[in-house]
Amino acid sequence: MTDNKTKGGGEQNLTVCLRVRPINEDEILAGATCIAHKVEDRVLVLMDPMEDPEDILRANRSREKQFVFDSCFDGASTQEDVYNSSTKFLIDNVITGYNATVFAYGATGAGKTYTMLGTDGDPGIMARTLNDLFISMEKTSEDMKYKVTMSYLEIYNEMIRDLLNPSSGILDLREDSKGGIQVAGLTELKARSTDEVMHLLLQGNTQRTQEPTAANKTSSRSHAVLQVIVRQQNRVKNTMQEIRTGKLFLIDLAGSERAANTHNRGKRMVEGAHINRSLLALGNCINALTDKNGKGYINYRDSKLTRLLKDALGGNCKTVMIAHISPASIHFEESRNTLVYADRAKHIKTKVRRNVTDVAYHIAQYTNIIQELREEINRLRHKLNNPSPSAGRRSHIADIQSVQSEVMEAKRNADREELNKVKEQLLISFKDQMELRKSLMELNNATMEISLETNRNQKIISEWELDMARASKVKYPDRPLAQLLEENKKSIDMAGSGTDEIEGAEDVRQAKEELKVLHDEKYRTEKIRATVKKELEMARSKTKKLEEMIPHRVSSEDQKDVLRLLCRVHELEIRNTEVQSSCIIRDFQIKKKDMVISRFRQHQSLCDQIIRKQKHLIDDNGLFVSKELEELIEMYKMERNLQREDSDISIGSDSGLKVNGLDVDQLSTLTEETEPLVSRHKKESALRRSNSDDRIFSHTPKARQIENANTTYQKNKTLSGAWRNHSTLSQEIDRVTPVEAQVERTSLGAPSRLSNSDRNTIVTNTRNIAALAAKKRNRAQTNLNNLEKRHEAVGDRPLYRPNNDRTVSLDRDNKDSYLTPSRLDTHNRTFVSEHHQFTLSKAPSDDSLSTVTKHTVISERSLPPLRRVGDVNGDRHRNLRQWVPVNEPKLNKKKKKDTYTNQFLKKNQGRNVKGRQNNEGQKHRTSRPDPDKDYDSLSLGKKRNQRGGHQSDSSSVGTPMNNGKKRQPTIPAYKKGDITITGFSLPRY
Ligand SMILES: Nc1ncnc2c1ncn2[C@@H]1O[C@H](COP(=O)(O)OP(=O)(O)OP(=O)(O)O)[C@@H](O)[C@H]1O
Repeated sequence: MTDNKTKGGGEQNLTVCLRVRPINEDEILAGATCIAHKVEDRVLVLMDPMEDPEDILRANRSREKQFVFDSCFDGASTQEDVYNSSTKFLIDNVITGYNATVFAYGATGAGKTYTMLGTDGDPGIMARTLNDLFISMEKTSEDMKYKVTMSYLEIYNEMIRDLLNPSSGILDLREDSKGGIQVAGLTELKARSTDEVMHLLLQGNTQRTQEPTAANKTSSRSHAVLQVIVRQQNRVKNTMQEIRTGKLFLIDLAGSERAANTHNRGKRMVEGAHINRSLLALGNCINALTDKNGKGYINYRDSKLTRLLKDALGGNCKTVMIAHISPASIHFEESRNTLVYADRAKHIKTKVRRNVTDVAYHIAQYTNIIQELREEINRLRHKLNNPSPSAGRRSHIADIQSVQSEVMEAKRNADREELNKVKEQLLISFKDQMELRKSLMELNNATMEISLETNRNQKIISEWELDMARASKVKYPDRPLAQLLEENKKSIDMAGSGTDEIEGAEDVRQAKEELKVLHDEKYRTEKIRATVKKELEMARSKTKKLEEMIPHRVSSEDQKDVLRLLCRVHELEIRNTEVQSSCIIRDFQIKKKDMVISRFRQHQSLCDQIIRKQKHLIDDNGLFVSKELEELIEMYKMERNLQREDSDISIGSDSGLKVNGLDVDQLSTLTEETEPLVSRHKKESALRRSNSDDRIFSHTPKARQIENANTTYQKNKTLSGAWRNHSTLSQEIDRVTPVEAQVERTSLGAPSRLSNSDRNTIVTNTRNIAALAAKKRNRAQTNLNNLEKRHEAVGDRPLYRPNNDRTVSLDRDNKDSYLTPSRLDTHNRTFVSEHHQFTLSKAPSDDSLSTVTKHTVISERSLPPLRRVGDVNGDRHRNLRQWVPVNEPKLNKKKKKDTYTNQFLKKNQGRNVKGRQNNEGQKHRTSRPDPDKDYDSLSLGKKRNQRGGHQSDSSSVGTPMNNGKKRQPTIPAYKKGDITITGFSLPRY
């Protein structure tokens, strides 16, 4: 090294210096650490940031390395330090006729330009060199005459531009007869002073292509070459006068760059490709020059940069390479590459000699030039006379192909980048949309739940009001029911909380409170829903825009296809979600219809009673009945029978939902109060009896006559409007079978929501429900017997009582023999074996709708949706589908009162569908009560927390009171972004 600096000519090694710039703020923010450490003046240690000192396995493969260079500068080194150690020594050499080159090498942002150009306050090598050059010339100006010219060019995208005269366009490189490289047409300006040179330098720099990139805000997009030619001549003239010509090249190379780091696109990316290509050529030259096997061929022609540097690398030139690296760990790979090349470059040898010309040389030069020109003329003449189009075309095509392949490569890279970006954006947008859709679905579901809950509460209120009005009717028989209803309402409103003593008023008050909360909740849900909808719209339009952008931003067809597929997948996902959503809506509609149907049944049961009572009046008093009315009554009876037959057929069909071998419909019948069971072989006779003995009305001779005439009466015979309508409705109801429901779901692509565990739960809960229902039957039976006895004692007419005789003997008359689980099992088994065997008891079947009801209400569709229930079997979040039969017999404590109203209500047990009727079912939703222990509270519906709900399962969580404590109805609770719904969960498809 020292040799290089002092030695004049001869074989010399490349002087290689290293500069490590200080770590910058951006790198620190990116979490980088300092991995390049200057150990001594000439030694640098580069540590591997990925290295784990504990990792023994990698110990031998450590990438930590020491590098030794001619000089090493770190962040603490000044511009002056660098200049003094790397370049200053060249000035005297240049003045005395040696060629010298200083070039800055390294990755983008490593500090090359800083070193070469510097800043206004802290100039770099170029300014300092020129300054010192003039100072040195000044010192010897008495003896020597100097002529300094300078040129400044840049190689941008493999094109040479004159920075001192940009209008000259793109310049060409030429090789002279001695192999020297010349830039044809390059402006060489004379400089007389440092100021003049500095002025020209600044002028040239303003023309240089410099653009910000992600890696460097002032990234040089070209290689800049400042050429200073110093001609020295003795002032003393003689015939063999020597002219020493020293050429100094100061080169600021563009930095190698990784597309991933610079995020370059389009033009910047093409620039980057050219830069990398020329640096690769430089690296290859360095490799070849240092190859110990020495094949001898150095390919400088690969790029303009290497052609320009030909002399500097392998010829007559004193060369200094200043390698630059960043100390940041995030640039480890780039720094390592730079150091490896710089390390190799140390071994490059140049043969340095002084450029001295004398007059004789000049004459010889002229002769050579003339000879060269002649040769050139001859060659051109030959070419003109023997044109070789194919050869020309070949080279042309080769050029085009190389350019095309280059462009294609750059395009491919750009395309890939674009594709990844668009893909990423699309995926984010899809994800957003899906999440919003899910939220919307959940909100829709919540709205439905609220709506059902509202309906349930309204029903509780209206039924209670009706009960009160009926009770008042006993007191004030003269007043119309509507008037009593109004009066009651007013008095209750006025009495306010004082009405709590009135039986059931507490329930109603709770229902009213729930209604208020539900109303607020509905409002809140609607508001959130609107916001989510808006956000979804925005996400949708964003995705659409992205999809529209694909053809503009991505050019390759294959890549477009990938994105199209991505969009398609997303579309399908959306469709899937929509199907799920429509399933939920359908469930909701079914539930709503169930409610309508239950109201209709209630209405019908009232009509049945009115008709029956009127008929009793007619029969008891021997009143005259018109023929027309007789016929109507007969038609009514037949219609009822037909309904019963229809129901029997439905029961016999194989369409029911099977749960552990049991039909859900069968199970539901266990909860029916008045439906008798008979053996199968007795079915027909039972039906026949139902037409004769177990009828609502006893037959008049006229009626019998009509009946006989109509023995072959067909089901589909046209009936009067009202009956027909009802019949149609019943058939409609019958049509809603679980299997159909399943099929419909499956056809929509959504599998059944009942898992095996859910089914098991249903069966278990059903048994419990059945047990309670059986107990209630016992209780009701006992109450009825007591009532009858009391009525008989006061001389009243015996109450109507359903005949509960069954062929399967259940000891229901014994008050204390409540159904135990083991008994229930027996009961169920018997029931299963004989579930088709119904008999219509002698007593009028006031439950005559039940056969229809059973099938519809306990159908799969009317099962409440899966919902999150409390800590069931220790699994808090297990979704259980639990259901409660709708037609649980109504057993209310208030009906124990021995009044006409109570009799009336008792007769209607099992017909009215009231929220309160499902106390037992509610209880069973969250726990399994001990039937014996909980009997009273359950059957009497006393406890508020047992206030049953409609088949809407929301009631299971909406119980407002618990153990006397007031509790808000549980309403789906959610928050934006992370919507969590309590009280229910979405079915999983
Ligand atoms: N030794 C140093 N001390 C202080 N700042 C430095 C030093 N070296 C470089 N910098 C700063 O680092 C940034 C990048 O430096 P510079 O532009 O010289 O890099 P470069 O390698 O020439 O990049 P490229 O040629 O790819 O554009 C600049 O803001 C510069 O001021």
